[in-house]
Amino acid sequence: MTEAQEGVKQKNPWHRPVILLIAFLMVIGIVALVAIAVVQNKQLPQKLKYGIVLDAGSSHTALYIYQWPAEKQNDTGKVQQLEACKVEGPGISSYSKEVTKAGLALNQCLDKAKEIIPEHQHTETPLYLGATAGMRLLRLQDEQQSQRLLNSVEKFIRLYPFNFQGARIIRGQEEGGYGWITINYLLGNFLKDSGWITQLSGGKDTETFGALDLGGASTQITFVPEGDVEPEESTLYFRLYGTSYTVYTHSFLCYGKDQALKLLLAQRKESVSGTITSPCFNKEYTRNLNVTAFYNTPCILGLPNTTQDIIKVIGEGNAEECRKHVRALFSSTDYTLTSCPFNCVYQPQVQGEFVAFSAFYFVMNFLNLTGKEPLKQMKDTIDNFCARSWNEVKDNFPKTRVKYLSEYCFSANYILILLTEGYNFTSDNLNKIQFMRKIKGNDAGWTLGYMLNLTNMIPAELPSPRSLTHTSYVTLMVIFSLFLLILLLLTLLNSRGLLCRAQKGI
Ligand SMILES: Nc1nc2c(ncn2[C@@H]2O[C@H](COP(=O)(O)OP(=O)(O)OP(=O)(O)O)[C@@H](O)[C@H]2O)c(=O)[nH]1
Ligand SMILES: [Ca+2]
Repeated sequence: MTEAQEGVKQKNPWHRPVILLIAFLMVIGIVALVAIAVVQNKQLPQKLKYGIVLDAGSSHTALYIYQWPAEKQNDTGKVQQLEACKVEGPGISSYSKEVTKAGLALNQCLDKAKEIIPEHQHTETPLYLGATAGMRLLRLQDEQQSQRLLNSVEKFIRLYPFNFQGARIIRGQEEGGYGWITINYLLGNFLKDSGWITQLSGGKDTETFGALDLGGASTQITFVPEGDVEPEESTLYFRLYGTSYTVYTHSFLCYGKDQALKLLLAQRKESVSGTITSPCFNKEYTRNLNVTAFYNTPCILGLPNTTQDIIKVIGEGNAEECRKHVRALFSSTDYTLTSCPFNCVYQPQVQGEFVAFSAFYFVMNFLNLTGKEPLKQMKDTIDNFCARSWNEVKDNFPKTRVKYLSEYCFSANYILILLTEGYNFTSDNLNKIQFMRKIKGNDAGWTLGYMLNLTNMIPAELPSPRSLTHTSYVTLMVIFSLFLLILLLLTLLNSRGLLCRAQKGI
């Protein structure tokens, strides 16, 4: 040791504790960095869970398989659709005269579920069946028969190893509510930013999107209105992830697009020869309707006044006229189940963004009208489509199912009037509607929300975060790195100071 160094040591008795303190803090800093990295990147054991929902709609049944990591079931957006299987044939309500066939039809999709879900998890996988408007209508017509049908379907599903939770007809309000939950869950609208920094500062609420569902036999509108929601039967209260929501919902039975078409055609008085003309089909289009089968719905009171078994519908292809016929369905009608569907039902002013799915999407997508086109452009496109002759349309879209293709003119006009005169969207806020079939790979519909609710997968309160969000992780890393850098600089400055002093021989 030189004399100078010896002198420094004697003249700066504090230098050792300072260096020790700096070294100690550096060790803490490094331990903290390593600990954060380990916590953040630790591999959780990835056990996957499964759930199955059967959507027994009026026009068809679909089976959905959902999957989620077992440890993260309360986080939002963790449940994902793994598979969608369309059941062959019509909806279960069409089997009212041959109830055993309704269950049998499900076997292909249930077999598929058995293949996809690991065998050792079959018995713990919950399976739900929810039936919607088709079964609501059958129950109105014949309650016992609808129960027999459900029992028969249940009996068939019990042959499978899944944890079957029963088949039931869900209420229109549930259908609307669960659809609203599905889309907002998938869009990530429920969870405030769960980063701990944001949470400490109160978190930020995200607005929810309204949900518009157009099925074959009913249509639902569900959204959070600006003011109060009035009638109790149209109000849903949810507490999800620490936020309370008061939601307006209404389901219009008989105003799904298939039943609405029946109402529309029932307005027309057939000629003696048993033909009716309709501006809602393309010119040259003809369809023979079996009177008993077509009008066998409680939505229409009484059969048309005809002696014919078959009524021939002839298309006229006139969108403007078609909208007049559709409008008539929305005002008071004396031959339908609901005498005053839209004008007498309370609905707060639509508010915020909406997602429109099912037939809203199928129809608007076919007409390339899913890009928030202005009302005028929507009308023009629909007018042009309806004005085309059926033969031309058929030639242009040889791959499209004739049933769908022939009804696009009616369906598009129906959607336009339903949105603007039923739900009261205006040319100013029609562009708030996004027509979507899927959100992040998941079908938009009520089934996901139904399963999330029944499996208690959406907590009322915000779960405490187990690991850091990416933002928090990066923030912590930056803070600790700066901390270490400062310590390093201090050490450098300190040792330079010592050196200077040593050189000066202080
Ligand atoms: N264009 C087109 N129409 C479809 C398609 N799939 C279903 N539809 C029709 O769209 C309408 C609504 O279908 P869904 O949403 O499945 O109706 P649903 O669930 O059976 O009926 P609800 O019980 O009233 O909900 C029905 O008239 C169907 O026939 C499709 O892929 N393309
Ligand atoms: Ca449906």
